[in-house]
Amino acid sequence: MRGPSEMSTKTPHLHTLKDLRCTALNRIFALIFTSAIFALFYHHFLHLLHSSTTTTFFLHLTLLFSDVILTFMWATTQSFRMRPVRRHVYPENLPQVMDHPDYPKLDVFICTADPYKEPPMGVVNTALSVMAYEYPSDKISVYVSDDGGSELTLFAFMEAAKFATHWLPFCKRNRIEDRCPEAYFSSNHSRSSGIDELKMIYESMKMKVESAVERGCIVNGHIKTDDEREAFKKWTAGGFTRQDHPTVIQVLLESAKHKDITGQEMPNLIYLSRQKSKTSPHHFKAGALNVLLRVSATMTNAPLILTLDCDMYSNDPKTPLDMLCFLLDPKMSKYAYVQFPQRFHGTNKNDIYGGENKRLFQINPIGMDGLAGTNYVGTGTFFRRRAFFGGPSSFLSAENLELNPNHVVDKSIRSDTILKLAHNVAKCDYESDTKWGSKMGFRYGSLVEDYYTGYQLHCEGWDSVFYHPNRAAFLGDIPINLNDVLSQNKRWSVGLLEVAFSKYSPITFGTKSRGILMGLAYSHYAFWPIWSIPISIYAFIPQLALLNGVTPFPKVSDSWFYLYVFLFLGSYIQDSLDFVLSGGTIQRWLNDQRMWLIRGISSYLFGSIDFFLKSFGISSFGFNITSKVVDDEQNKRYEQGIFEFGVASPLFVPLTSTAILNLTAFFVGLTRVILGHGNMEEIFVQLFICGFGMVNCWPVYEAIALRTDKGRMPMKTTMVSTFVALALYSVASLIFQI
Ligand SMILES: O=c1ccn([C@@H]2O[C@H](COP(=O)(O)OP(=O)(O)O[C@H]3O[C@H](CO)[C@@H](O)[C@H](O)[C@H]3O)[C@@H](O)[C@H]2O)c(=O)[nH]1
Ligand SMILES: [Mn+2]
Repeated sequence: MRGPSEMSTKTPHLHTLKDLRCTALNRIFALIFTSAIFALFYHHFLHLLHSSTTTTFFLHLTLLFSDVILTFMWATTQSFRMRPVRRHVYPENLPQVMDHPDYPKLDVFICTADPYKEPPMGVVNTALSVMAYEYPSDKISVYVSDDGGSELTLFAFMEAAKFATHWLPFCKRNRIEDRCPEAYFSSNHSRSSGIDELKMIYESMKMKVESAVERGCIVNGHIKTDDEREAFKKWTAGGFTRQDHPTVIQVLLESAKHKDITGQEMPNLIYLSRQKSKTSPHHFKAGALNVLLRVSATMTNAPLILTLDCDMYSNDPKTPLDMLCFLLDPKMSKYAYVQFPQRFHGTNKNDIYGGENKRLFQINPIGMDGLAGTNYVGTGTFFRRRAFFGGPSSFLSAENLELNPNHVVDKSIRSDTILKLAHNVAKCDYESDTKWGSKMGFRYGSLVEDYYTGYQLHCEGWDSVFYHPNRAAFLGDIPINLNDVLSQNKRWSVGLLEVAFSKYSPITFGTKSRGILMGLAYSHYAFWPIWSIPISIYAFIPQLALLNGVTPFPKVSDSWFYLYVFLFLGSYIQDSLDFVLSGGTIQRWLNDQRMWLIRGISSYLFGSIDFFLKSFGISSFGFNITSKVVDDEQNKRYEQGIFEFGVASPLFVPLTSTAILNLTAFFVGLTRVILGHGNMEEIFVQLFICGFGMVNCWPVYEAIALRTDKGRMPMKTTMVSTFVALALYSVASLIFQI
């Protein structure tokens, strides 16, 4: 490092921050929209005052309630629009600050939890892509946490360690950009020297690993060294199950000892499966990450940490340099992490399930970045280790001083002392009576441990950076069937409500700790699932009212009608503009808004119900891992943009019921107008809502009536949903007759 005086007199530009031009417009629009919302409430109150019957009174009260929630959610989104910013980095200036060999050490954490839902070859690819970073190899340590406790994953990594000695020098020599081998070999790579041979080594490793996974065990012939035999003994010794087993730590590569085929140093590579016992809570991924924090502290204790999910590989070998531009800047010492957006490969052309989650991963973060920083999204995040030990100016020491961020490790990572300590801190009861999970490390108590941890760090006074480079820094898998997408969102909903209704609720605690705008931004996510209330109300009530000849909305000739038009178009146009301006297409946006509605009456609704049942002690929930296995037939349909139902999931029931109800109400309403029993002017808004519902439900009609493939709507779901729709209709008819 250059001397401090030299740095302060001539600090080169490492990064800059620019306000987006839309800020002023956003603020003006927020004002106009706010007045419109006030007018809407005035209109609602007039109706309540003048309702002629109890039924219409309650009907208007229901609509008012749903508009209150929409307003609350709208208000929270304003936090993202008040100061969106864009950052730039200048890694070319890094050499003026620090020489390449002096870069700080980097510990990479990769989590996996199930060899059948998360195929080991995928995990291996993630690891290889970061091991090959354009960064001094001896500074990188990759720790793989296997919550599946699977010898198959360990076996895959033993093979990967050997393959890496070929892969790393190849990438560096040829300046390859795709350093995830699977992505590289399946792309139109150039014909560099030695590539055919390398591909053969890769394919043979892949075959060995995949056949082991298929067989479900490791054959003796594949175990070559005593070291390897010793490692697998833990499984063969008996009594080893996924939920109950001792810690396994296997150092697969040690930088100081292992060289690649050209004689260069390799990064460290460590396999870790923490101790599990049915009697101790393991806190899912957050628990795994805390064990990683401690085990890595005993071995390398790097000041910088990258957390990655096994389904997200590095797509740019220079990403660590971008990160250094922020974290090496002495003015950024209050910044806990640099978050890169989650971006995905393999989305179909129009992204039918909105898998890109553009708003969540790309649009909202630039808004929070202009405040105190974006939320942590679990993967693609570079942390300062120090951030896990108290606020920026209130250091919290670990119970064992050897785990503190300033502790220097000076022994080989394979030495007995280190390994003994590492095993000790990976024990399942290590955390009892410590601050891990509450004040230290990744935080427990929510299924969205990422969101909750980032939030707590912000509350402690840390800031964060969002950096979105043109070439995606990381690329991940997305679920490609509707049930998986909805289940994932249901898990998120439960996790978010756990935070929303805790004593750390962002609306109270967050607002107090980090100000109103950050509080609102975090509240926006915490209260995400309550979107299910207005979405469900608008999916059922206007339709049921229409069928019963009740018209709660203004006539087309009424001037209040224009208020509704303005509110609807205003929010939709603004949302689509945000989407398109951040590089999306209109087609994708249409699908994105459809998925928002679908999630509203499935994931958010069921997630909320689950959460409340659990709060009353009626049920419990766990971390349902998203499957990363691709079924060929499903994949084909996905590529063609066809929705995948196929399983009789309860998540599809409200969706199918509303599809049926919208269709019926639309045609009944229209027929009445044609036959002269109804007035178009009066029912226009309701007809429009039904038509809008139908357009969004189009894939449901196809799946019920027009398809014969395996992904169509199961008969059982259609029948249950028809029954639900009929039941709702009967109840509504009774009520409307009062
Ligand atoms: O007990 C567990 C459960 C999960 N995981 C790992 O957690 C990661 C995320 O799981 P996944 O099934 O892929 O969930 P997603 O919904 O795709 O993940 C999003 O949501 C999670 C919170 O619900 C965050 O942890 C993730 O970073 C974020 O990408 C994976 O690497 C898993 O291996 C564990 O290590 N232990
Ligand atoms: Mn995932």
